[in-house]
Amino acid sequence: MTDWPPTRAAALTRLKDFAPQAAGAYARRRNLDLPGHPNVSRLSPWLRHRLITEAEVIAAIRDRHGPDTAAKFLSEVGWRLYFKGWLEQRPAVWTAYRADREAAWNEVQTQGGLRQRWEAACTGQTGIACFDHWAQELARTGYLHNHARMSFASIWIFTLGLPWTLGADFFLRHLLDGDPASNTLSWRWVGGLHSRGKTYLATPDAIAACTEGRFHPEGLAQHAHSLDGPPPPQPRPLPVSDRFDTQGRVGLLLTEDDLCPDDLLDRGLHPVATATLQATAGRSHLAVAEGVADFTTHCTADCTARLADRIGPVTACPDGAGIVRWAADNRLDRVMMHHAPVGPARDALGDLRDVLNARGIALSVQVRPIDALAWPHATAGYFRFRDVMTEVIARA
Ligand SMILES: Cc1cc2nc3c(=O)[nH]c(=O)nc-3n(C[C@H](O)[C@H](O)[C@H](O)COP(=O)(O)OP(=O)(O)OC[C@H]3O[C@@H](n4cnc5c(N)ncnc54)[C@H](O)[C@@H]3O)c2cc1C
Repeated sequence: MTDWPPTRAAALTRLKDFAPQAAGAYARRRNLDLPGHPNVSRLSPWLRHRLITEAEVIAAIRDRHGPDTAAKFLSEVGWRLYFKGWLEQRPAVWTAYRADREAAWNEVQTQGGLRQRWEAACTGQTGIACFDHWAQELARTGYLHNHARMSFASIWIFTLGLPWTLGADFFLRHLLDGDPASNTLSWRWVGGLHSRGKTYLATPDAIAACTEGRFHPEGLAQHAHSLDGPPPPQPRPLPVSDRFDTQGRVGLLLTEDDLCPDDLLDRGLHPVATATLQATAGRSHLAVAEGVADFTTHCTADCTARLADRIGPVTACPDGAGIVRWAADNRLDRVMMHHAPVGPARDALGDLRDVLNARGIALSVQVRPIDALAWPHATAGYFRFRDVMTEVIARA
């Protein structure tokens, strides 16, 4: 997985190298899924962990090309913010995904035929050449081009007739950028559960066009009937930042969702100690690919090494209970952290605020300005969200 060195320096270099093509070339060629993926940024593994932030990427591309010339690329980064904000307001969709995945997994274990089809899909032995290629590419590299992801999900659901939650799980276990929001909601989108009734049907011609003729599969489903599911729950209120208080003994908590605490340090946070929380194992009920877990571990280590002289001694904590022990051991008055969005890290934290408060320790959660601005607009489809992107781009 050498294409993604797990460092912020590597992410910044990729951004710099990609920047010249982020305007016209990206708009024209971004849908081409070619070996080495030269037409897209491949920034997502680092963005996933905020080793580099959306605001930094948006600002760099806006400043180089202007917001209109690079509109297509900037709107793709907007999709990430949109999905995050949408799920943040509907955590029940993540909870339901996990429950449905559990139920589907039970069926795989008890139905021999289903198990065989699931195994063939995960190992790339279905006989559908493009699909098998993508399954193997994903396992080998930890990355797939967006169009390959769309086609793969469509074939998984509509041609192979496999449960969508197990496909989403396969991605989450293998993608270096495996993200609870972008992944779950994209799979739901392909299956017709996100934009209700609108599915994505992968066609042989579209696959041939995007792979420049490398693949032209036969025998794909010709209809994509929307999957059944309850309507999404009503949005719930979004988190807001706690008071930024650096009085007393303050500890910094880093989760794998945000490994750029520089803004907190620059605002005057001088932590006496730092805790890290890696929740990769919580992405699935099955083992997450070694390369994925390693990538997250090394991204976290890169952050703490880079900021070693500013963040005090570092302790790796396995879960919320470990963080409470760490806070008590360090006699902290307060723990400060960036908001952990819906997903495994948040799941692992549990009711951290209440447990800390019961011990007289405050929790100060900071929501990034870009999230505070963008997320409230992720109420319906991306179409409505687009309006706020002008402001997001201007302010990044
Ligand atoms: C079924 C399916 C599952 C997906 N799972 C994930 C996932 O787990 N994690 C993830 O980050 N993305 C996911 N995506 C979205 C998208 O495929 C990837 O973000 C993109 O391919 C990453 O490659 P890149 O960095 O070269 O993208 P670029 O085209 O260079 O785009 C730049 C950045 O914009 C964001 N972005 C681009 N397209 C999308 C999109 N459609 N949705 C959300 N954000 C986008 C990403 O952060 C990306 O790094 C999924 C898409 C599908 C169809």
